[in-house]
Amino acid sequence: MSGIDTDCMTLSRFMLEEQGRCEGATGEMTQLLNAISTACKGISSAVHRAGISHLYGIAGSTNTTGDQQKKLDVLSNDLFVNQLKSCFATCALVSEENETVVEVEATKQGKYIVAFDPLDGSSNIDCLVSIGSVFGIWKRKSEPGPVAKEDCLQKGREMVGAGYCLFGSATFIVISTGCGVNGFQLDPSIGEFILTDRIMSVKKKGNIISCNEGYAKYWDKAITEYVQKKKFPEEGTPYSCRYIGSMVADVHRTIKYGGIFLYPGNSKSPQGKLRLQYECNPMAFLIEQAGGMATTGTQDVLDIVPTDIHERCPMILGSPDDVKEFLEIAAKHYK
Ligand SMILES: O=C(COP(=O)(O)O)[C@@H](O)[C@H](O)[C@H](O)COP(=O)(O)O
Ligand SMILES: [Mg+2]
Ligand SMILES: [Mg+2]
Ligand SMILES: [Mg+2]
Repeated sequence: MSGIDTDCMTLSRFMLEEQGRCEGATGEMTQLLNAISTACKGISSAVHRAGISHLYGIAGSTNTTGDQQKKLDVLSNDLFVNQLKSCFATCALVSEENETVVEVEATKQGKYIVAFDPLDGSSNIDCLVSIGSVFGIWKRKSEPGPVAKEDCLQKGREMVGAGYCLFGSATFIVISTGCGVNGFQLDPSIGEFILTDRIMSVKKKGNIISCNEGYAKYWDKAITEYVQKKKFPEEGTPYSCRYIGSMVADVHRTIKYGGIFLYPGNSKSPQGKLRLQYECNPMAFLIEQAGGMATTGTQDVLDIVPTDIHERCPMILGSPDDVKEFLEIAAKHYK
């Protein structure tokens, strides 16, 4: 009657229930996701009052992948790092905004490694278009003590969880710990993420293609042929084109509506632009959990063996039938 759900499934409650179902669970994953949820609430608040709080514009520094850092990139990174370092569940953090691995002090270490892009879609900040945060979670392989380089260079297949938070017309967090994908909308009136999308799944085939056609001049034959086929099909209706330019928002639309998102390599950037450990792997994990596929054109994104924490990789993901159709064309061109 009051419009208030007196028995709502918050993210914390959902995690505690999952923890209860999982034999041998220590609660560390719950602590970790609570820390991320707090960071995302802080970012959401900052994003929504950025103009008033003078948070638009550049911070005056450049990160290790060459991006000029915006004030919100720096603030979001501080929120992620500070929350995750103090949740007693992590031992090492990999961030787009930190050149080297951030090690957690010994007395506060837990077993997880988190790689994250604290703010994705930075170029869209100042014009109020949707942006996001994205993260992947691995378990350390080395014994307690200093974290080994290999701990932070595990394949996507070895992830134990991933998620993203979209700061769009509402704030929405999507999480998987390997048993499906669930979505939670932030209710600003109580400051809690509430389960709204239980077991999200991507359509078998969609009718939307999402890529930056401004790079068409530099595309290879496979991408050129595939995009042409979607725009000028021999039969049926052409696909709609949608490209926000914030990977988190483009992937979220792909999960919700189906279709295909492409950020391929091109002759100017052979590995594309997206970063493997904190952009591609988390999204590949989530899309597979939702019944979709994520490929570089020659292999599953999750099977890449990383050699550098900031390396880039081409990524084509989405509805399984759309990605398979792309792979048929790719097989003709990529030997
Ligand atoms: O890599 C991204 C940006 O990440 P960033 O803001 O640096 O975390 C993506 O969100 C891309 O910006 C986005 O896909 C658009 O890229 P372009 O089409 O402009 O190259
Ligand atoms: Mg950046
Ligand atoms: Mg990004
Ligand atoms: Mg970023």
